[in-house]
Parts: sequence; structure tokens; C-alpha cells
Amino acid sequence: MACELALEGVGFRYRNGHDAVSDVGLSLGPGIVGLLGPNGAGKSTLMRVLATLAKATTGRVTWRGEDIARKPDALRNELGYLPQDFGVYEALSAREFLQFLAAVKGLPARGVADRVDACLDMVGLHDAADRRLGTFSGGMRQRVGIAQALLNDPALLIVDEPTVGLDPEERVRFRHLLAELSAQRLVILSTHIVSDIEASAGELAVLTGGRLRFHGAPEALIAQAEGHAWSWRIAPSQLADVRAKHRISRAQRRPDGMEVRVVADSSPSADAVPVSPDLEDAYLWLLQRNEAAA
Ligand SMILES: Nc1ncnc2c1ncn2[C@@H]1O[C@H](COP(=O)(O)OP(=O)(O)OP(=O)(O)O)[C@@H](O)[C@H]1O
Repeated sequence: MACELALEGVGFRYRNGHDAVSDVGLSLGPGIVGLLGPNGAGKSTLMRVLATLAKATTGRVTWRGEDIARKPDALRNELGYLPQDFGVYEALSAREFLQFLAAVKGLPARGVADRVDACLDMVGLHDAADRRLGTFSGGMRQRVGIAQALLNDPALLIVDEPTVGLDPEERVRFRHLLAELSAQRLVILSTHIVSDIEASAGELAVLTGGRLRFHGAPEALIAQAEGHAWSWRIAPSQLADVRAKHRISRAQRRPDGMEVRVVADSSPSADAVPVSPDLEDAYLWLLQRNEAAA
């Protein structure tokens, strides 16, 4: 797979001296890359660097071999970006809003109407094209956000926490949409929610404290957690105690108590049974090991 976006020793320090991103190295080609990390891990900062909205303070990023700090337009011409705080003009219809953004982005006027329609189609908003954005649900607004990011048919699509605020059905629809879009391009999706990327991301990059802790296939992350995931039946009254001592990846109420899944170095209790880790377990296990090592 040809590498298109390469990061070498990338760091970003805010003016107050805080290192939000440190020494990140990655080589990324087509497909979906899930950038996973807890709140404050540095995901949005890194996304802004990749979107050429902030310059790396150390290291470099290249897009198709060009340094994006020196030649940002090489990347910008092929970039679609959905920031975390994407806002819409409520009084405009979806079609008017996209036409407005197409003009702002400098797309040639000829062909804009067709391109806007095509983008609305791609995100399933064809029938709502002439409705005021003020009447749209959160999921529909996010789809408008993706539609605007697709206006220039980008080879690189960066979406920052796109599922925040969506209901479960919208989340699923949104994930499918991103999976479809990744057939032709590199999609970088940041999230702190494992299920956002577990069905679609071929590659994962996990960031905590601004550092890259893992990069590779989800299966490789899962393999690291082998032997460290446990299922355990407890009484509901034990839950707080178990939570204080262990990292719980899931807790489900059962007729005869609670079933919890925990990740741990060794069996948390004589009556806990080992289970095959899934991606959620594996992610928590990675976070736990990094905290333990810090
Ligand atoms: N303008 C700023 N000045 C100083 N520090 C900042 C600034 N913006 C963010 N930070 C800090 O940099 C770190 C990384 O923030 P960032 O927003 O990139 O994380 P994130 O992984 O995107 O988290 P979230 O999911 O909460 O958005 C955090 O510790 C944050 O407090």
C-alpha cells in the first residue's frame, strides 16, 4: 500500500509550554485509521496539525512526499475536514449552506450545483436538501458536516469526534457512511469510543498523554490483551468496590446479579473466568498498562 501521509517525530507544544503531542511517527495509506484516545490525549491537536491549521513544533508531516508546513496547499487541495466544533447556519437550507461553502472554498462556480447534489446524495440528505438546517437533528447536521468535507472530493478526509451527540441509530448510520467513503481515500477518524471504529478501521493509532502507544491492526492490539480479560459474576452491591480496584470494560445486569468484564494482570477472583478479549478490553488493557508504567 502506497503511503500518502507520513508523520515523523511530530510534536506540538502550546504557547503555555504544554506538550499536547510528542514524537508521533506514523505512515498512513488508504482506508480508515481510527485515532483512539481518552479526553485530553491530544487527538484534536494532532488532527489540527494534519489539517494544516496548526504547525508541528517538532518533526514533520509529509503528504505525497511534500512537507505540509512548507507547502500546505499540496495537502489542502485534497483535504476534507470535519472539525469537532462544526457549526451550521441555521437559517440556510442544506443546499444553500453547501453552495455557500463551495464558494468560500473557491470551487469553480460551474459544476457546483451538481457537486452539492452529489454530496447531499452521498450522505443520504437528498430529500432534506431544501429544509432549513435549524430543523435538522444532530446526526443530520453531522452528515451536512461530512457533505461539506466531501465537496472537493478529497483524497484525505479528517473527522474529529464525529459521533459525539448522536443517538445510537445515527451513530451506526454514520459509521457505515465513513466506511463507504474510505474505499477511495484515507479517512482519519478520531474518537474516544471504541465501537465507533471497531467495525471499520483497518488500522488503529492509540494516543494517550500526547504519545503514540500503539499503531497497527485491531487484531494486534487484541492479541496484546490475550490472557488479561475476565468475566466475573458479582452482586450489584460489589460493583463500586470492583470498579475501584479494577478496570471494567462492561457491566451487565443479569437476573442473578451483575456480569462484569475486567482487564487485569491476573485473575481478579477465584470465580472469575478468562475470556477472549475484544477491542474494548484490549484498549482498556493498553490504557491500564500505560498508566502503570507512567
Ligand atoms: N489552547 C491550548 N492551550 C494549552 N493547552 C491546550 C490548548 N488546547 C488544548 N490543550 C491541552 O492539550 C491537551 C490535548 O488536548 P486535545 O484537545 O488535543 O485532546 P483530545 O484528545 O482531542 O481531547 P478531547 O477528546 O477532550 O477533545 C489537553 O491536555 C488540553 O488541555
